[in-house]
Amino acid sequence: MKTSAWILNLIKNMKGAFLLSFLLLMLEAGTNLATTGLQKWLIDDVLIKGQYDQLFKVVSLFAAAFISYAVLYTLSPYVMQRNELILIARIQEKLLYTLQSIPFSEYRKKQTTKYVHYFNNDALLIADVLAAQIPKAIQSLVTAVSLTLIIGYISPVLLVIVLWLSISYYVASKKMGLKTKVISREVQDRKTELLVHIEEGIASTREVVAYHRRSWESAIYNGLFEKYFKVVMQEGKLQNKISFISEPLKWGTNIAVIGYGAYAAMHEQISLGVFVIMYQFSFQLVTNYQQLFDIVIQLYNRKALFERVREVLDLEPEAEGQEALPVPIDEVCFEQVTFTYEEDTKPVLRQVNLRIPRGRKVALVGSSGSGKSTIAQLMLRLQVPDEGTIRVNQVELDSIKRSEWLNRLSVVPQEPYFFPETIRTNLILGLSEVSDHHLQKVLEMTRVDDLIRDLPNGLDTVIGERGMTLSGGQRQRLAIARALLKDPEILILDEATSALDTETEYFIQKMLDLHRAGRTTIMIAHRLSTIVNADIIYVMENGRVVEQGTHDELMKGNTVYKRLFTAQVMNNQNEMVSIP
Ligand SMILES: Nc1ncnc2c1ncn2[C@@H]1O[C@H](COP(=O)(O)OP(=O)(O)OP(=O)(O)O)[C@@H](O)[C@H]1O
Repeated sequence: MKTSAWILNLIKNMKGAFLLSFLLLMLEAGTNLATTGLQKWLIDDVLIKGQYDQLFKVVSLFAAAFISYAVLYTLSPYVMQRNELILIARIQEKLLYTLQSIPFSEYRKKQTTKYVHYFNNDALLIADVLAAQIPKAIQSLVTAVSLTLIIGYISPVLLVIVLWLSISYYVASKKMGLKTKVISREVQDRKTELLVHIEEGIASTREVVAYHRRSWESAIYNGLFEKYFKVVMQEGKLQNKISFISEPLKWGTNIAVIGYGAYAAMHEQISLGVFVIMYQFSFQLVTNYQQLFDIVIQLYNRKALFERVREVLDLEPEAEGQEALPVPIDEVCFEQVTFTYEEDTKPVLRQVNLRIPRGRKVALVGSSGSGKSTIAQLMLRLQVPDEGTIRVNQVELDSIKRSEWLNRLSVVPQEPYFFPETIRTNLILGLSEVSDHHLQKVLEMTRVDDLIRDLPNGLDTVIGERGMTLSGGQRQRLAIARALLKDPEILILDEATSALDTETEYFIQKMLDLHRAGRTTIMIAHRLSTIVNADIIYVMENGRVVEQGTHDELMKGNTVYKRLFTAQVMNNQNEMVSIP
């Protein structure tokens, strides 16, 4: 989509509000010109020709023009600001929507802070261009054209001076604008880089202090600041150059107008009143050109921001799928699924076949990095297979309506995210209907009831950013409770109980087993004691499923599973022995 079409789409339903702001600006400019024009009448007719009876009329018109100007001068910024705020909301909403619908792999290409900067910097500046700068540029342009015509009517010589000025400004703004655009993008990119580093520096404070890496961190910061400093200074130099061109143009024109006007007045070619308004009109014209020039340079500057934001907004959203999800989900199958995170790297999953029947407990086990969590990501549709298919009741997962699928699935990830809100908000997470009975049952199953009993405000206790005021085990209990509240048909637990003490883990596992009738449970686990009762255990190595079966079946013969299980049992026994 072209930028102009994109802008028109953005200001959809706002054309009336935009027209109103243009109209107010035009009227504002008109009343301003009128206050100058009236001076000729006052000087030539009332003062010089002595038509004193007209004084009251002139003064009344002056008053009307000044009052109108004052009203319009306060009204137009109000309308423009309103438009600007609506546009900010629209751009930010579009950004948020796009970021939440593009493939996860795209999202991961940039750090989160970069996107945050697009929200609180770029969106604001783009809205300012559209709602304020462009209307003001049009106001300046229309005023400049009107003044050129008035001045041309007063004196052809002045018209030549004025045209010379317009052409010079046009050439200068085009030449300088292109240079500004390049350097401005560089400044914005370096600024974002610096902000990203600052945010990450703050987030990593614990590691930086613990590993005594403050000077290392400072060196990186200084390096980035130096780069930013250099481009800002280059931008400053360019701005000086621009002023070096535009200022002499402005004052040169003023001097030419005064010189010529005074000469013409002295030789009675023009009246005193005409000389006074001619000088003021010329001054206003130069000021308007200057404003227009500044805005054009500014627009070139901000063009870089449009490009940056549109690079995100133009990203292809992930296919949503249209097919309704059958009830109930009888089976999920992975058929020859191969998946690679990044191009030109080796596959993380290779020709994986899985069968996950309804109501069964299915376990994925294997060494670290063998691809277990990636399977959860594919189930969540955060990633799509490069080859092979995932089918739900024989229907391709991709063609199923995403919202329907995600409503029937819950995942407890290894590192669950918590909002800095109350425990209740974090548990319910926007679910529309959660009965007190269901909530209470889930709290008991996950032992969150024990946790909130000790908190001063119970469920309404606010937890810190990312749940930092809770222990790892407490966070895991909350995450399991959150997943169960949705009452999903498929529950995926990715190392979801790894931080719990043995007794709590045993209790929660027992509860999950007791209440899993009709629910498919997929468990990714290192602690094999938690999955011995699984209906199917898939053993993974290097992205492949190398074994499958029940615990008893897999314990027969020389299997990878048996090796893993025996090693864990031995390890546990050694630990028990070494405890005095
Ligand atoms: N976002 C990502 N981008 C690139 N590579 C990734 C990404 N996430 C995981 N990987 C790689 O994919 C491989 C499989 O990772 P995955 O998290 O699926 O393993 P896992 O079996 O769940 O490991 P663990 O038991 O340690 O959690 C690893 O080699 C990992 O480095």
